[in-house]
Amino acid sequence: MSTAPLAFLKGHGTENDFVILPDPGNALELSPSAVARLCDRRAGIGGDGLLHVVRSAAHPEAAAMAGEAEWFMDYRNGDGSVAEMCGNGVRVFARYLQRAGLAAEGDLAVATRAGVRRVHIAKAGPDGTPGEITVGMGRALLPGGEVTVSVGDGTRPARNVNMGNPHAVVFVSDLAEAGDLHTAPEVRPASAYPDGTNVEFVADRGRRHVAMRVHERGSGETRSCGTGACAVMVAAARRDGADPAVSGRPETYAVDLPGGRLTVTERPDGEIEMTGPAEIVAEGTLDPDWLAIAFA
Ligand SMILES: N[C@@H](CCC[C@H](N)C(=O)O)C(=O)O
Repeated sequence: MSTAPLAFLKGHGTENDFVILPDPGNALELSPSAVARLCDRRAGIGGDGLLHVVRSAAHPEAAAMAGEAEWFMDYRNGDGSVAEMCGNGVRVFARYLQRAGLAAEGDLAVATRAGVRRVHIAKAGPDGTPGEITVGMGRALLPGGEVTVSVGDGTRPARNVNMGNPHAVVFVSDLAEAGDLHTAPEVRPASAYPDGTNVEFVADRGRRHVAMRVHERGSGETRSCGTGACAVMVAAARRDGADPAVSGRPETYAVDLPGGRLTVTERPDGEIEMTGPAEIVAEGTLDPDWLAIAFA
């Protein structure tokens, strides 16, 4: 492992924050412990997760998508585990590519472990405010079967929704019912989620308008989760009797999270689009001595 200075950036989407490591040729050996150290908020840079920016052609998990998407988002959770997809992460990833001159406003494709995602970077405002970013998140899978989530002394029914990654969506009358979320809620049966799950708590705010909190697999409670917002939108729509595949009309929900608002639309063909902000806040280099220990 080289100990030459390594460039990093820091970014966030609705306060779901990420360490960004540009590594076009996939030269870094990113062990789970190295990722966890980088994401550590006291001893590292700090982030809910890490976006490893690699050319698809250079990564064995993405080479087959290289013809469609030049760049692969190799996403890792803050504890170093690998996840299939990160909705806020894709927007921040696209913003990084734009800032680095590797993508322009308009359309681009990003390879992820859940497949290729189509991204649209809207034009900046007249004052230079960066345009919001829309991601085609694919279709939700609703595996069915009874699932429950327990927090504190309460157990509630949940909806199993898969957005490329797993989610358990629980409707509550008050988001405080989720408790402190310092530990992962207990989800049953465990067999419904062989690789663990993200858990969302949802409360109504108005017509086609909900608010949520999330406990993310591999990161703990975060201030936003893009795939979670999409899972929540679909669960809320079905609960509300709204199914674009039946009505032939798209449905749009505003989803408020502690870190901001995401807008989620489901189309009659089942495709889901999520729109929100994405910002790069810092860039720098990692200290070579620290790096030698972190990557040892
Ligand atoms: N914050 C992300 C989701 C990141 C992955 C998740 N923790 C998992 O393990 O599935 C998002 O914005 O979607």
